[in-house]
Amino acid sequence: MEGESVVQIPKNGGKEEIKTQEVEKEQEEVEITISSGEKNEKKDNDQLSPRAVLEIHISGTSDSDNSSISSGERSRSFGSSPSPVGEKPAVSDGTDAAAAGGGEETGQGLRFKNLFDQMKRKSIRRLSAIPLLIGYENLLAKKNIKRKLLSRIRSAEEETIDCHDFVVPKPSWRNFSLDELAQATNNFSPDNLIGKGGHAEVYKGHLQDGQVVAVKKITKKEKNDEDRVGDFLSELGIIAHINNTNAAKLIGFSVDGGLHLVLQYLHHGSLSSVLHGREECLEWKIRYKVAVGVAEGLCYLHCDCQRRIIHRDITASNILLTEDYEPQISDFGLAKWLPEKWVHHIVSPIEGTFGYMAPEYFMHGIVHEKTDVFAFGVLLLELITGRRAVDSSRQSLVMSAKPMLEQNNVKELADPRLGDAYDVVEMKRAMFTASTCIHHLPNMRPNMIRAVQLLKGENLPIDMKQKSTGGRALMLDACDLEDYSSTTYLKDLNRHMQLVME
Ligand SMILES: Nc1ncnc2c1ncn2[C@@H]1O[C@H](COP(=O)(O)OP(=O)(O)OP(=O)(O)O)[C@@H](O)[C@H]1O
Repeated sequence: MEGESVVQIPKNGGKEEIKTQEVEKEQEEVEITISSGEKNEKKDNDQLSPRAVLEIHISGTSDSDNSSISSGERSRSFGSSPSPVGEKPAVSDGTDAAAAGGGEETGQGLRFKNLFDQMKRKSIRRLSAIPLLIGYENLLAKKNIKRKLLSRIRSAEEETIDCHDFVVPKPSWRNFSLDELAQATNNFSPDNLIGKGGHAEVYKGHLQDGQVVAVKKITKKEKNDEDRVGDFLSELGIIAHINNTNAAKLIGFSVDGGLHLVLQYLHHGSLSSVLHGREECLEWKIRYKVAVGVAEGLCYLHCDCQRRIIHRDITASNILLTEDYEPQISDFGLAKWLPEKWVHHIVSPIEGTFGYMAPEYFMHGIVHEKTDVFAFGVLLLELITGRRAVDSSRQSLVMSAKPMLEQNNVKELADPRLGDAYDVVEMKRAMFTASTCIHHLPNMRPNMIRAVQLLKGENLPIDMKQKSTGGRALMLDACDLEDYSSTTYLKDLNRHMQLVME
């Protein structure tokens, strides 16, 4: 992680209730996954682990599949105010639309459901051919699933899923041997090391077929084997599940002599290194493209993905850039499924990157899609100002940018290295979007669908239109009346900062 402090703040000295429940459910989830070839999978899949979803995703769909959130359903959600934390989300969060989509069983929906039902049997069998856990037999034995899993691995040999005249190709990702990865990375040579995070080393590699890849070798030492495998499977499950231009692309994995993810290599590396680590100034056109791409990627994760995902660690280091500066959201090590029926998780320990964490998260461990929205707001501020989320004097960008956002002071806020070389309208839109995303109250933040609109200047609210003609302050005044005032928030932020920096 470049220039950022990753914190892990244990709360109440250990794991909290929901986390504990998840751990207790693990055995049950694995059992459900393995046995689902014979019977329909668990009805309420809201609590499925990423491991289980990795499998079911490949099987096509599920009873409460929400992949049918269409743009039509989306448009219903615009403009309505999001619900407070802890309540069932309003339509604006896309959740109701998801539920509605999942419930429809007419016409084409029913045809696809039948088709997928047929596919499930074969694909789940095929899926269990993934020898993901072979290197971890002892661990599996503990869970009493080894025998079932291995027998499924042996019995599965189909290359494609044949559903009458409809053939689904096997997943594009594959299992690599350690030899293949060692060859590709010149024996994990330091010369091939392209990045190092808190949990992994990333090496550039060339596969035999000429493909250039990034091999992420999990190095996290502080956890026990079981936790490390669990975390690895979670990350693998999520990356295998996603499929979007603006999110990381999985090429394969390896559990041979360590845990490895093989990902598409991204030429420019992280946004952090491009924005903060280079002499030359990143031009505004690219910054704006990155902002829109990340917003669309998050929109996909929160709303359009078969199962909704919260990333939990959106930072400039975790946004990677392709050769033509198309951003990809990467590092799903902390990501969580956002179940349809839950609005938020309460997690412990609180993990994330300081400077990007929303107040309700660092104060109470509350995680929901608006925590990502907050982090996206901070990322926007980084693109606007060219400053880091936390500077060398430990000043948070949110705190330093707020007065300028409130005064709509474009000249003061914009990166001085840009000079006048930016589109004022785009800059103002980015400022407005950032100011709403970093609101201290989660229900005052837009969802990502709305954030994309704000950035692109679609369906702008009246106060934003006033802004672009030099009107009054950007920030929403409504919160002055709220119990949790802006001042309290800044105090909390300060307290949090002291805690972390001590
Ligand atoms: N696909 C890729 N292509 C090019 N560079 C990459 C790729 N994946 C990762 N990197 C580089 O490696 C760095 C670390 O990767 P990553 O963030 O996935 O590791 P991590 O240990 O999980 O990080 P964290 O400390 O956030 O948990 C990135 O910031 C980036 O510079």
